[in-house]
Amino acid sequence: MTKIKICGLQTLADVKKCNAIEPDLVGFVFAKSPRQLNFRMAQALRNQLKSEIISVGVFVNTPIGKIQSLVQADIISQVQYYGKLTNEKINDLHQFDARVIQVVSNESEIKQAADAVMFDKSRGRGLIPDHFNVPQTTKSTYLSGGITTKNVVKAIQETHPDVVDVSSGSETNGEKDFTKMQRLTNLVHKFKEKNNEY
Ligand SMILES: O=C(O)c1ccccc1NCC(=O)[C@H](O)[C@H](O)COP(=O)(O)O
Repeated sequence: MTKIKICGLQTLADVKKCNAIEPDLVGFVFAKSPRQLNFRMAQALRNQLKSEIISVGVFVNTPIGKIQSLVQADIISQVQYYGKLTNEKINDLHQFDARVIQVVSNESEIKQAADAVMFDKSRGRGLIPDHFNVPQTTKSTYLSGGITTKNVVKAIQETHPDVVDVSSGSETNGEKDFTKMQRLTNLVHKFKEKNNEY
């Protein structure tokens, strides 16, 4: 079954919405962004989030040591990393049981140690690509960039990702929108992979 990650949670109200809707994963942004969280804010959100929902930290060229403290405190268990990544850095994160999602521009950049891979030029800006695309790899794939309630089914049909990642498409006027989050989650969870149909 394709899973859904709702990215860019900022408030306890966002967490409450996710607890009710139950997306598979949520994203906490630690990169420079209007959605940026610090350690303390993210810890408060994680403490209120249902334990079965996986939390992913989003980073751009962040030193691994800074990420480790968030993993060790159980605030995040997956790391979505934009920027230069080496197998050594990934293995450092593996030592703390973190799963690493490498964001790449093309398949030649994929590191052998990465657990999952995604293309993402959007970085939370709702940018719809010319065509939906996931890296061609045997690793787990995340699809992201401009996904909305209107295009999510078509995007899954075209790319068969393991996870669909949505941020702007789950918001109205920059705030998480319960109805959009619920519709997106239902559309993803009800998609029938076997017959490629909804
Ligand atoms: O969300 C951000 O503000 C952000 C900032 C810097 C790097 C990445 C960021 N978000 C990453 C995500 O996982 C988003 O879900 C992904 O880019 C899709 O965004 P959208 O097109 O808005 O759905």
